Amino acid sequence: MNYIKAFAPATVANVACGFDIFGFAIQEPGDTVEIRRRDEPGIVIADITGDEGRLPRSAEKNAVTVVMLHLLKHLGRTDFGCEVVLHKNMPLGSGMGSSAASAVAGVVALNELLGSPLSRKDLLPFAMEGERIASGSAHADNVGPSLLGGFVVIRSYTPLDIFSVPVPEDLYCTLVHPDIEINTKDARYILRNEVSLKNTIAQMGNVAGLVTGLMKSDYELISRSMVDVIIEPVRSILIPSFNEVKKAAIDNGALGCSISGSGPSMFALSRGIENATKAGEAMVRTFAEVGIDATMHLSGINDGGARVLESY
Ligand SMILES: Nc1ncnc2c1ncn2[C@@H]1O[C@H](COP(=O)(O)OP(=O)(O)O)[C@@H](O)[C@H]1O
Ligand SMILES: N[C@@H](CCOP(=O)(O)O)C(=O)O
Repeated sequence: MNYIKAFAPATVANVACGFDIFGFAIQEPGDTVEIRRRDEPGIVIADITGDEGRLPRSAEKNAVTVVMLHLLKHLGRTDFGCEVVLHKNMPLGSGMGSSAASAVAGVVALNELLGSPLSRKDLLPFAMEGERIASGSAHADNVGPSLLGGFVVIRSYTPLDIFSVPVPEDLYCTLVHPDIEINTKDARYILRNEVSLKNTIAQMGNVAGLVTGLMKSDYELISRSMVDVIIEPVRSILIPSFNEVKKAAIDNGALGCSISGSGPSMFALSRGIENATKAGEAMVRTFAEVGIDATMHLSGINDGGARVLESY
């Protein structure tokens, strides 16, 4: 094989109460990567589309290629060379797992080109290296679901222990991206390192409630559990009209609404596509009231994750 084209979806990380431990994949948008074998060793970025020239062109600095360099080193394939074209289909610093989608598409494409020496799950630590470059922290709650699909839990980082939780079929996500930018690195920097016992207890209850609600298709329990008493109160200050947008989603039928990843995108979960649409339209209208354009993405939970689109 000489050529692979792969797609990796956007993701919603944290899912209200699960900072760094919960994430799920949506259907669209996502990043697409094309890689082509070349005779000389080394990885070269030949082109990037959709980034308005903002992303690094150096292979050591871009999440899409950093993960490939780590994988090649692990496999001892310093002889290998390829050319990479990245198609960015989502904004940077969006809270939609933009850097993660590039990293996952990159590592999946390269693994395929090399004849699939590693399983999907074994690619995770390499994809996490893309997040280290992008945000200074190798968190797995975007790359995990983008790679594996579905709703993912990271039970532990050391050792890495990740698994999927089944979700109700009629669960829909509305992801609304206001036209502003927040860097994950900055949004992590403002968090406190200490959490009170009271908030820890409340958060643990909601984490257990959300997983149980998803597994039992108990929409009421999902709704009651979409509460974040630790991260959201700090980060929501960075999103104009956060409280109003959240209220608009819930008043219009959403089960719950919170920050997607580190923001500025906000997501809502709803039972059924009609509620999800109504909630999303209300969120977009509420951002518009303060002069902010917002884009809505409506999707079921993507249970397949990244996929190879073409190979020859
Ligand atoms: N392929 C890539 N796609 C997106 N961002 C990248 C990529 N490679 C490096 N970065 C860097 O990562 C940062 C954006 O990542 P992050 O803030 O986590 O955004 P998001 O929340 O959308 O994932 C930017 O500084 C950007 O330059
Ligand atoms: N758990 C991370 C998730 C960041 O997601 P992103 O989509 O904003 O990159 C965090 O909350 O910092």
